[in-house]
Amino acid sequence: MSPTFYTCCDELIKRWDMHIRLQGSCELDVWPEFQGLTGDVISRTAFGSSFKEGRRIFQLLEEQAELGIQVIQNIYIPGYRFVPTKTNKRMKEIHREIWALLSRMIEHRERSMRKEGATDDDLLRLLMESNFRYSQEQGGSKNTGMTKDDVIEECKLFYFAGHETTSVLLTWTIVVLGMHPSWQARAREEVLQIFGKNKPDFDGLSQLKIATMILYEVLRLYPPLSAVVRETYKKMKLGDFSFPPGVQLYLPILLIHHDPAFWGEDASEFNPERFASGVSKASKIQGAFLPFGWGPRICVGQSFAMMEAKMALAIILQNFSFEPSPSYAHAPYTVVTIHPQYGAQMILHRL
Ligand code: HEM
Repeated sequence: MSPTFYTCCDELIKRWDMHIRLQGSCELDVWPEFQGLTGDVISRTAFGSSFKEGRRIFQLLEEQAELGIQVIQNIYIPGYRFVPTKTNKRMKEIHREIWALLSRMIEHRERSMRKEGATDDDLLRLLMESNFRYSQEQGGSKNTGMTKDDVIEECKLFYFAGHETTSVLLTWTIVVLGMHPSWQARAREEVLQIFGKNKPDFDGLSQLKIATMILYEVLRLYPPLSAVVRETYKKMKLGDFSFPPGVQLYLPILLIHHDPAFWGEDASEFNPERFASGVSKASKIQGAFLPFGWGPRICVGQSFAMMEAKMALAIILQNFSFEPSPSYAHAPYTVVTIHPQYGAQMILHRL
C-alpha cells in the first residue's frame, strides 16, 4: 500500500508546488485537495492499473450520493421514486453507467487473469480471486459466491467508507496544526529526524509518535463519523434498561469524545499530550475513544487510514509550513461526516 500512498501524495505536493510557483505564496482550500487525494488512493487501491476507470466510477457514485441526499431531504411520497423526474432519470443513468463500466472492467480482468495469472495487486483482484476459489470449492456452480452486483457493492462500500472519512481527518489535522504552530514544529522535527527529506517508508511511518498523538487528538475532537447506530436483535439488558428486539441505539461518538467526565476539564482543547502513553491511558475510563467504532463491526480500514494520513502528513511537513488564512471560518458541520462548512483555506509556504 505504501507505494500507492506515496505516489498519490507526491502528485498532491507537485500540484501545491505549482500553485506556489505561479502565485509566489499560496492560499488553498485543503478540503477539496484532500478529497481528491483520498479518492485517488481508494481508486488505485481498489482498481490498481484500472484506476482511471475507477476514478470515473467514483465520480458517478459521488453524484449519485448527492442526488440521493436531495431525494431524502424532500417530503416522502410513496412511489415517487418511480416517477421519471429529472433527478430519478439521472440516478438511473448513473446506475447504468456504473454497471457498464464495472462489468467491462471485471470481464477484462477475468480474461487477463485466465491468460497471465493474477498480476494486479488490488481489491478487485482479491475479491475476484476469493470468489473464484469459493466457487471452485462449491463444485464450480454459477450460483455460488458473489454475484457481479455483490462485487460492485463491495467496491462502493470501500469507497464510501474510506474516502471522505480520511479526507476529513487530514483536513482537520492541517487546520489544527495551522492553529497550533508549536505542535506543527514538533511534528516536523520528528518527521525530519526520521526521514530527513527522503521518501517516507512504512517502517519509518510506524515510528512516528508525535504525529500519531496529533492524529488521535484530531480524531477525538473531530471524529469523522459523529455517531454509530446499533439495533437490538433480541431482548437485551443494558445497565438498568431492558430493550425489546428491533430498537435502534445511537452511540454519540462526538459527545463521548468531548465529555469532561472522561477526558478532564480540558476536554474541548487540543492537547495531543494526553495520548503520550497510548490510547488506553488517555481517558479516565477505557473505551471512551471510538473514532473507528468498537466491537466486531469496528472499522476494517483503520490501519489503512492511519498509514495514509501519516504518509500525507509526513510529506506535507517535509515540504511546507502553513497557517489558516484570514478568510478561514472555523465551522465544523455534520452531514454524514464532520467537515468544514465553509472550506479549509490555508496559507502555504515552501520550506
Ligand atoms: C479516518 C478514517 C476512518 C474513520 C474515522 C472510519 C470510521 C469508521 C466507523 C466509525 C465505522 C463503523 C464501525 C462500527 O459500526 O462500529 C467504520 C466502518 C467501516 N470502515 Fe471505516 N473509517 C475510516 C477509514 C476507512 C478506510 C480507509 C476504509 C477502507 C479502506 C474503511 C472501511 C470501512 C468498512 C468496510 C466499514 C464497515 C465495516 C463493517 O460493517 O463490518 N474505513 N469506519
